[in-house]
Amino acid sequence: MAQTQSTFLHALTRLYPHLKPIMPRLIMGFFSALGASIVALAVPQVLKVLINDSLHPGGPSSEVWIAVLAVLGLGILEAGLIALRRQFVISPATTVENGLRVSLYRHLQDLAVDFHDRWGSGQLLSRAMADLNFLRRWMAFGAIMLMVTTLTVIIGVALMFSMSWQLALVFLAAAVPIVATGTRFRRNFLKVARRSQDQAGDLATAVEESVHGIRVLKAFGRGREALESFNAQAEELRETEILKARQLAFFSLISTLLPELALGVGLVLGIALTASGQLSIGALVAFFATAAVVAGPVEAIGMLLSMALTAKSAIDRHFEVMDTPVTIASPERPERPERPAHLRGALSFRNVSFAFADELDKDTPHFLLRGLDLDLHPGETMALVGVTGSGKSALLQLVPRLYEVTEGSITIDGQDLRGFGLEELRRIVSVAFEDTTLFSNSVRDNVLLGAPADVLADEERATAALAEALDVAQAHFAHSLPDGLDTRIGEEGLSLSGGQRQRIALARAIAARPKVLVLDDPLSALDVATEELVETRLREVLRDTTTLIVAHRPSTVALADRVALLQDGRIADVGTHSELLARNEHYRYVIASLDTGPVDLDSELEEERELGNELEDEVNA
Ligand SMILES: Nc1ncnc2c1ncn2[C@@H]1O[C@H](COP(=O)(O)OP(=O)(O)OP(=O)(O)O)[C@@H](O)[C@H]1O
Repeated sequence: MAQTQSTFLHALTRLYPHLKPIMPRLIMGFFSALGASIVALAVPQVLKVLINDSLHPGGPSSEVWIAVLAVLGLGILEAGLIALRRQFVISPATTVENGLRVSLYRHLQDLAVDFHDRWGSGQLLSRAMADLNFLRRWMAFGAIMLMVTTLTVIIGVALMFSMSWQLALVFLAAAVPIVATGTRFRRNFLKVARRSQDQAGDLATAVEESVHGIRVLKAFGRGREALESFNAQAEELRETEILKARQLAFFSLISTLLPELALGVGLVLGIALTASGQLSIGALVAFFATAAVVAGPVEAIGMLLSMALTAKSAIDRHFEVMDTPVTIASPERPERPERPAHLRGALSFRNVSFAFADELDKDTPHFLLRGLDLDLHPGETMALVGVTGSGKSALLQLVPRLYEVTEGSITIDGQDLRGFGLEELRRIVSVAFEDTTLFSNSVRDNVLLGAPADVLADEERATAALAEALDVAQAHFAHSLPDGLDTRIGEEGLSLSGGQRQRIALARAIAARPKVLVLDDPLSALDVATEELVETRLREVLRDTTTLIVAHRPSTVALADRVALLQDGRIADVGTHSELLARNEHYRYVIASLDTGPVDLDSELEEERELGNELEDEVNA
């Protein structure tokens, strides 16, 4: 995961396009907050006039009442301005938060699968939720208050100088160590804030993984170990949070203590100045009342600075994802097939090589596929077999461009996949994986997820397509679910069995009415008889669909028109099941292994070869 280091200004510049539409309201919010602070600073000035001009024996009592009313009026005005600030900024801040969240989600959808292979889901979750939530609070409160606070301090200090430069110098002297500590605090806190956000992301990933894998953890009795590892991670985060709190506490101590000390020293000096007649009592009272108003913002500056630094780190984390380039995208001018409905579905792989992105970063990358050639005729069903880890799933995912070929090309009816618009391509090619993902939605919505827009627009056609897809996938059970096809399934819904989930996922692929169907062993949880039923119905309904299916069972292989054998990154042989059985030794071993479950094929192959040699020797002898 790349870490972005930027200056605060740079981070704000990145955020600016999102802030631009709400800038007028933010500015109004800023002026409301500034107005409230100025009003607070005006109260001591009223007190000064009151004490100097009216509060003496025989002084005019009417002026006292005017001053009291003025202080009351200023108090009400301050409260009103504070409420106005909230009114101005809360709604636009939530608009920005929402906009950032939606753009992040959109970008995550566009990013290639290899990005998601590398990033923990918790990291993305914490960026989308906690970071943006914090940013909203910072925009609505922290950012404005930091500016207002700074201005209040500047105006307050200027007023203090106008009243007594000697006393003001005492306060200015106290500011020097505050600024020095603040600079160090800024540097250190930024690092710890970033660490804490990253650790929170890792912790979210750990929660997500253990929730998903709860059955495995329970079944293997690894709950305690999982808890210990989680505890260690949580403890790390706790320690970082404590470090953050300590750094903030130290800076807050300095920024609270020094103004108080300055107040003490200033009081002694002020009394001396008043006694010597260099300062009026009214000015002395007004000076300290102003100092008290200024002390508030100075004390809050630690908290506001820590908010700003955390927000900067959140902006960096947001743009780390947003700056990740979309490597698999539609071409600028997609070559639309003249009549997409009339595509024949001839799928060809030409000299295809493929290595995963992390391999390509290495000096000597390992290529999973190396110069692979394969041709599927329109409407044909081809099974793909090969030993575990030979790259069958990777090969399949190249067809809808979930991964991109490193070299060579894949074509449909002679047209390179990269020439199609991505949406168009994924309408033409439909997929179903062994490891099914269902969304927290009704059966209907899950199945019709990829259905063509014209079908979805017509209620009757959509219902017919849904019924047909469920029928082909032998998913009739869906009709008897508690709410029929409206039953919510997926993570938050009704739990389905592995075979039921697979059939819904297969129905989803069928309802998309693809020209090319790639199936990564999606029938593995089905019994052989049901698998045969599905295959037969698939052939009837998707007569013109070219199907490439990864097979892990001899029964799946037997149902295909032809079989392709993947070996050492190439297609080593193509033919019917019986042809390959008859002529290809490696194929026989792969098929044997499919029957008996996972075995060490290489050593078996070697043993078989030795056995063959021995037999041959015996015959020759
Ligand atoms: N995202 C990834 N990054 C790097 N390597 C990967 C990634 N995904 C898979 N691999 C590796 O690529 C190899 C091929 O994986 P693939 O899933 O394509 O094999 P397969 O032939 O489908 O295996 P199986 O029959 O067990 O499903 C494996 O060694 C796997 O560890």
